[in-house]
Amino acid sequence: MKLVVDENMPFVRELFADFGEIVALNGRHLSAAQVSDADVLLVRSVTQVNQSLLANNTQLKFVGSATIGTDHIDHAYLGSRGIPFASAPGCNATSVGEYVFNALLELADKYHADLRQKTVGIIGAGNTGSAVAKCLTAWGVKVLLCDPLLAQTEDPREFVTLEQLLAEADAISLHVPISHQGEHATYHLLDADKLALMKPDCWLVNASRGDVVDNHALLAKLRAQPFPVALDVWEGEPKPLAELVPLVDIATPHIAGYSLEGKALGTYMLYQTLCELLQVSPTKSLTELLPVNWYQTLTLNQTPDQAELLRLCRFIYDLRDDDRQFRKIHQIPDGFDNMRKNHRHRREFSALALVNADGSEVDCLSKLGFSGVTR
Ligand SMILES: NC(=O)C1=CN([C@@H]2O[C@H](COP(=O)(O)OP(=O)(O)OC[C@H]3O[C@@H](n4cnc5c(N)ncnc54)[C@H](O)[C@@H]3O)[C@@H](O)[C@H]2O)C=CC1
Ligand SMILES: O=C(O)C(=O)[C@H](O)COP(=O)(O)O
Repeated sequence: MKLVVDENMPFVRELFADFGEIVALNGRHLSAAQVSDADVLLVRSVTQVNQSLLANNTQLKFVGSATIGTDHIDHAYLGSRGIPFASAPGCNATSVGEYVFNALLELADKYHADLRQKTVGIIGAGNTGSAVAKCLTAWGVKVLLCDPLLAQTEDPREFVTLEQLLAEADAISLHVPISHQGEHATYHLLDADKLALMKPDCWLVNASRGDVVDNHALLAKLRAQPFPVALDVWEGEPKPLAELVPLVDIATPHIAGYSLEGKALGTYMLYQTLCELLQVSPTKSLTELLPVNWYQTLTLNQTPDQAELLRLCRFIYDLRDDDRQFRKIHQIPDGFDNMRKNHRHRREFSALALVNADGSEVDCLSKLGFSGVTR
């Protein structure tokens, strides 16, 4: 069997080598010729999987995307060809949740604000939105959720309308898939009119898809009156609107989901699906592949203050490093993709086992997901 895989997929050889020959290629530039004799195609979000990519292939048995979003997949085309498809729902949700929490802590630090005095509005309350809410709630921040689709279900959480969220939130984080049609389409969900409804100085974080926010409208608003913004995703990736970058406080190249755990789980979920499809029992485990946790002895107050929490978060992942690097490379040809490809995989909070020197457990840190170890 021949497996054509995105080269930016950790542990793919360890997990899939037993199935056959693995050919790892640049996913952004994958051509029809390169996949023409593939039996299995494993992609990430940068590969458009559609008729023009697959028309020459008559033997494809499975397409997998090691991502949460599937907007790069032509589902109707795969369906019409009867090619099984799987993605990896939720695989990097914790990573996105922790990225956004870190970003909000950085904004709070920069603007001398207390995050716990803010109301954070989360638009889209699925896996990634819930992961953000989990971190914020653990830290005692008030959260508003807007998700008109979940609001129509048995979901017991309380939901607000988009208009209410825009009117009340001091910070907004976006966690919707990109969609272009229907009552709840998210393309330019925040357009000039919606951006105008935000409270003055409301913070904005986007780690969903770039075109959920009209980037030209955002640029115009920032030029008229700067306000705190963190963007991980951009319209027109891999070429973000160059003028927008200097006006935002935190700028990164679509790496919110790039924890080692999140990326590895994406690959692993596809491994499980292929095993099921081929009716073989999985023989590999993810925990075997991941490196050991870090141990850190700390002396912490029972309730760390914001500065102490930020220090801890920066210890595991210092968002400012990615921000600094991004500003240097975003206008260089292939800079965006090369930074992603060479991204040093960060670990999630759970990889940091905290041994509190006074022997006590710090409740909010356990709730944030840090491994609490007491003596
Ligand atoms: N920056 C990054 O690295 C990453 C970005 N993403 C993006 O984040 C998106 C969301 O991921 P998940 O939370 O895991 O997906 P999910 O499917 O678990 O949740 C999305 C939620 O958005 C809601 N929604 C849809 N339209 C809406 C609207 N108009 N207003 C409010 N809510 C709406 C849905 O009802 C659903 O509950 C993905 O589709 C992907 O595009 C995901 C992972 C990493
Ligand atoms: O999972 C998703 O959805 C994402 O946005 C991915 O984390 C993005 O990473 P790549 O698939 O582009 O490597």
